[in-house]
Amino acid sequence: MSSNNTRSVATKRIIVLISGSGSNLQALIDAIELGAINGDIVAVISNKPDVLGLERAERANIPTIVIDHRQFDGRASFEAELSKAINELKPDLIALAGFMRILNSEFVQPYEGKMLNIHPSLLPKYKGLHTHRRALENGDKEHGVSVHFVTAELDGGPVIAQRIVEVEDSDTEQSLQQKVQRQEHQLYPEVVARFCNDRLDYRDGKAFIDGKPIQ
Ligand SMILES: Nc1nc2c(c(=O)[nH]1)N[C@@H](CN(C=O)c1ccc(C(=O)N[C@@H](CCC(=O)O)C(=O)O)cc1)CN2
Ligand SMILES: NCC(=O)N[C@@H]1O[C@H](COP(=O)([O-])[O-])[C@@H](O)[C@H]1O
Repeated sequence: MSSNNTRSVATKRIIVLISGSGSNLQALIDAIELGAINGDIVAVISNKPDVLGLERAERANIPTIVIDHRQFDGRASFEAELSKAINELKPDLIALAGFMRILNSEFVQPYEGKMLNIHPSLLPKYKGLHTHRRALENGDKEHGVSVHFVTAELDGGPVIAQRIVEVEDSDTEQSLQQKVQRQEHQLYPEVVARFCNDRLDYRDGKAFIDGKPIQ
């Protein structure tokens, strides 16, 4: 215990999984650079080659790994390779950031409580894909983003935090995505920072902040 009784928390090892642009990865890189997250991104893993997210990682001198799901004869063999790469790196946290593959329960189970996802909707609304289009088609006046623990149920894990954006009549899928992503780039670093300071817990399928259940 240090002299002033403040508990020092070891720097967390973070792996970020991506599939594309990596703007949420960039937000995490920037937050770490600013000292806002007690963590190091030890690797970025992409299931697609030649995506901008890999360039972002290389620019930040973060090791990159491509495990192309199209090179495997099924989800299970892809995930076996993915878990081998993850386990060799011994992460404290696995952050899905625009990672676009549905993961089997056998893959997810060992990582429950240390795997987060950012999803572009106000869960439990609009699990899955094309969330902005669905919100517009339904005439929603509010939309937003959720960060949740990952479980076997697609986008069904306990929600940790959300941000709301107002939907305007003039909004298109693109303008709505831009509004939501502006919130994503603030919210994900905030949640990852809480995880890395041991403020976030996951017990019996529920999420806790500072020991209190997140409703
Ligand atoms: N078991 C879980 N796997 C994943 C979760 C989760 O919560 N539990 N979150 C998703 C992320 N996600 C939305 O936030 C998401 C990603 C991908 C898909 C999807 O339908 N993927 C298709 C392929 C789509 C494509 O390649 O463009 C598929 O895997 O067949 C839905 C939701 C990550 N995984
Ligand atoms: N269902 C998963 C999903 O749709 N995730 C969304 O993909 C985008 C990835 O952007 P990025 O690669 O620039 O971070 C983000 O908006 C994220 O919420």
